[in-house]
Amino acid sequence: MSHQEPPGPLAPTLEALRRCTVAVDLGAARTRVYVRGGGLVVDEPSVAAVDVRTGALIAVGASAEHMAGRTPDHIRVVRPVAAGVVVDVGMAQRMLRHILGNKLGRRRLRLMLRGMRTLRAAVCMPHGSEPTARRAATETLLGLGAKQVELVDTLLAAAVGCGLPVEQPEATMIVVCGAGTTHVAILSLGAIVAAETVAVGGDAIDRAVVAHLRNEHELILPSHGVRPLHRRLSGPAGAPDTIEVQGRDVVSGLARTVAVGTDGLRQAMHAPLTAVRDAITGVLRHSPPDLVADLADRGIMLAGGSAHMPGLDHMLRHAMGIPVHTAPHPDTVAVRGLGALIEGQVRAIPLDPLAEV
Ligand SMILES: Nc1ncnc2c1ncn2[C@@H]1O[C@H](COP(=O)(O)OP(=O)(O)OP(=O)(O)O)[C@@H](O)[C@H]1O
Repeated sequence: MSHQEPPGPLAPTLEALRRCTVAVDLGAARTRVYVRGGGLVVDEPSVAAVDVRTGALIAVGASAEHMAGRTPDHIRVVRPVAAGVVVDVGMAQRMLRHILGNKLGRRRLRLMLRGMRTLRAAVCMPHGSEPTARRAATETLLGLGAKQVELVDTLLAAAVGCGLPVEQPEATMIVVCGAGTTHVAILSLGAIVAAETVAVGGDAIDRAVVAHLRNEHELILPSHGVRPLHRRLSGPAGAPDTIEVQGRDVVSGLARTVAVGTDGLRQAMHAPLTAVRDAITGVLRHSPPDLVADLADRGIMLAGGSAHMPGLDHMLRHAMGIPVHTAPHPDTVAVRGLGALIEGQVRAIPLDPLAEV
């Protein structure tokens, strides 16, 4: 394996990023890979299915995710990334290698990995991540053959991916709501001025929905049953007051269909989000007044997969009293921002000292 100095702060130079060939976002829910000149080539669930008797990999990505909850005893479905941190380096490498192989074809993957020995990889890291987490991400890519790994703060990458003018001397605020965590930041002049992270994301919201159905309707929802509910709740205004939900009766275990109130469901989904609202308030409180004033007009940019959640933008707008915009394709902004950085599409931040006159 190649060696690299222990990871430093999450702020490599633009020059170092322009030397990277791939940009990787290893999320708890999904793995995304952008290849320079090739765009976003991978957007797959961060999931692997393993035969525990032999250790063999059975499936990765979407097909492994589809097996969750449906496997015999000897197949285990695992997630090597939790809250944006690689918790099983070996498994993350195997998963990534197979997902890339499936997408690019074995020959192109071999050529790319050979190229990586002389080139570099850029990887998103959650804001405030520990050195051990940075090391795990670095080792994952070094183990795949990269010569050098550049770590970039997810918040900065996501802000670039949203097209925010991060290099300007004015505030931009971004909320990245992922699967396990939500990161909130105010940026100005290419740097993070204030930021907070809360351990609440789409998974906590899904758990709140499952708990609501169990407690209020004695219904057990299968794991793949939450997403269709999100979709049905995101219908146009004037949607019905109740929706029919199919699940299993808590007592009898038999299939049952229940009419569930949409207001109750929305309330259950919003309860975990009070932590997100508090994090936004905290970041605003710790930022200079001039920057906070900039945000009154510009508002907040909402990104991350959970930005798709129906009503989230409305709830935040209502709670904060400032505009809230959802980024186009909010789930892929971080990797596309990292892609823009490795493609050299981001201008240098003009902070060089002025010549004396
Ligand atoms: N259409 C949708 N409606 C509601 N929630 C959604 C939708 N699409 C994705 N999500 C939620 O978004 C979350 C995944 O977001 P994202 O892809 O940003 O996560 P990640 O980057 O892998 O996670 P993390 O940042 O926590 O490591 C999941 O919890 C998922 O349920």
